[in-house]
Amino acid sequence: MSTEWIPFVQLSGVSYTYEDSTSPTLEQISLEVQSGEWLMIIGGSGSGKSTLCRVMNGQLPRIAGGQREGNVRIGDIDPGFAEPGLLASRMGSLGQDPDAELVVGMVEDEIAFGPENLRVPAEEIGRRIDHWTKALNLQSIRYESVHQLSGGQRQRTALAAVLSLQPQLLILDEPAASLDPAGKQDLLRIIEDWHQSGGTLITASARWEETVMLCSRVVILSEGRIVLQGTPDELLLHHRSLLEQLYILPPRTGQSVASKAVMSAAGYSRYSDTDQNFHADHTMKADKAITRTTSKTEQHHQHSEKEHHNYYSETMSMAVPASATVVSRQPVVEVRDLTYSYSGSAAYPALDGVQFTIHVGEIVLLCGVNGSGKTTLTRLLSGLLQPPVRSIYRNGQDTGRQSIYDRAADTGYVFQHPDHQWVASTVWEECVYGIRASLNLRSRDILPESYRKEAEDMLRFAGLLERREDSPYSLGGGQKRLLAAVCQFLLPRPLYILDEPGSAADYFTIDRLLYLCRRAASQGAALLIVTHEPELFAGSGARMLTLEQGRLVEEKYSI
Ligand SMILES: Nc1ncnc2c1ncn2[C@@H]1O[C@H](COP(=O)(O)OP(=O)(O)OP(=O)(O)O)[C@@H](O)[C@H]1O
Ligand SMILES: Nc1ncnc2c1ncn2[C@@H]1O[C@H](COP(=O)(O)OP(=O)(O)OP(=O)(O)O)[C@@H](O)[C@H]1O
Repeated sequence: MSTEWIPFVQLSGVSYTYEDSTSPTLEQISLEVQSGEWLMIIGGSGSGKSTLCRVMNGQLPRIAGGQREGNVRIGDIDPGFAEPGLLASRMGSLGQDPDAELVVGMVEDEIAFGPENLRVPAEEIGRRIDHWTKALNLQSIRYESVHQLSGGQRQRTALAAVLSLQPQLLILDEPAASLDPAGKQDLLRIIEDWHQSGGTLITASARWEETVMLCSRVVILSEGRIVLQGTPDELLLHHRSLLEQLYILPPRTGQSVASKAVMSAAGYSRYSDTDQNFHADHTMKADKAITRTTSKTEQHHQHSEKEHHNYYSETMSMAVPASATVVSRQPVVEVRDLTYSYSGSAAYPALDGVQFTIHVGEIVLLCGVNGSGKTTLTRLLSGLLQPPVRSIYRNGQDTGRQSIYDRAADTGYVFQHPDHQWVASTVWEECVYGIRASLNLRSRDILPESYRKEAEDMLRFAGLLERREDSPYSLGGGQKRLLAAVCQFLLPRPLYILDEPGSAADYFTIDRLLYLCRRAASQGAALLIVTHEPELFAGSGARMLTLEQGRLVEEKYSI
């Protein structure tokens, strides 16, 4: 007896082109997801994961316009054109930036918002609020305004709001991006339970993480096309090298891509030749094994590998010593008994008696669970928040007594969500904005040649030179993180602060971020990097500090 296989999600020959683009971001995507399946979409930064999620959840073309071709069905509807109420009863979807999902006041209002719009009875809404605040550890902040939450708290609230709709299908784009390790485990358990109870799940991720082994099937995306699909075991066993080549898995050599660049730039051509042979050899093998790919995609891979290789050989100026940084005992920033409370909120202060020093050439990783005070500390250090007097000293000056202009003047700050930091309309203008400001140039003044070349080198290094005329908002998440970092590192500063720079990024992005950080440290800068994944910075010689409920716990070892 044969059972007919009826997919719940069905895409056939789907291509999508953004309104301002000349070429498609997604090309000929054909995909089926059965009811109760868990499909994971994995692809490097900018490969099109978010775009695919947004085509499936109907935001594209409904909200952002653009041109979609091919057929998309979720059950019996086309999400791109269905009535919103009908869509909400079928699926819930969460993007990478929780701020874009949150609409109302308190946490519990946020959870009630969707069901209220679907006219769910009040008693049932109350039950769902109780259930999801408990499941997602939101009870203590249930009555707080969503605008006063930390990044991870906002992400959990956004997820609770989606789950309270009791959707049949859940589409989650990097759902754990801002969560601390315990929060990640909790989230994993929740979505696994939800899936086990019959829900259809689609998740997207830039890296091959532990969650992958839990899903039923994986689709690998590269340059807007599906290049591989299979079970997690099959892909790991037969296609490991391709996954490395696409920056989804870390390179097995133990040597970072950027340090290969350094060796290549320093004349160790054998290294990059080996690397190229490896890729060429690999591409040949992968060609035979790939279940679905196209010659066009293959050419893209070979082409971009070659571009990277050429860049390494050309840009000597990017070279830094391959070994760690030289740390001096000269302090760049001193924090003395810093206590800080947001006005009118919280039972305990966001920061409580924090004390530490960062020295010249030092990289410090700042870790801690969601809501422990990391972002608050970075805002105070960067001058965005007014520090209390006698708590933060730069060059012996009490920054609590300085104007915002003076205290923020010589810090490079990379925001947790780069979209909050853009000031220009193109990638190029964003990149040179700080240089122009430091030279007192207006936007129509010509940039001196040396500065122009350095900015171009940096954009090329980040793989963004071809995007110079595009809006920063139109970049993929990892590309945005790199641009935000590049903009800051172009200006020599004594102190750089990066808030979760590697979250939801592929190994290409992480590698370049790491390289830029180490280069800055080797030139004498001090760096503070907020992260939930200190392991990504292994080998950087960084010191680790951990915050617990606003109190600092110093780890004595370096990684
Ligand atoms: N609004 C837009 N207009 C034009 N191009 C866009 C827009 N949004 C995204 N793109 C481009 O589409 C490509 C795919 O982006 P997308 O955000 O889907 O990638 P991604 O795989 O989710 O990346 P990441 O994991 O880094 O977020 C990128 O090159 C990006 O620059
Ligand atoms: N604007 C604000 N107004 C009031 N309280 C705030 C505000 N921003 C943050 N808080 C509170 O301060 C505490 C520390 O938040 P912070 O954002 O510094 O944490 P975090 O360690 O960066 O968290 P995450 O890892 O989730 O980003 C949290 O309890 C949070 O609710």
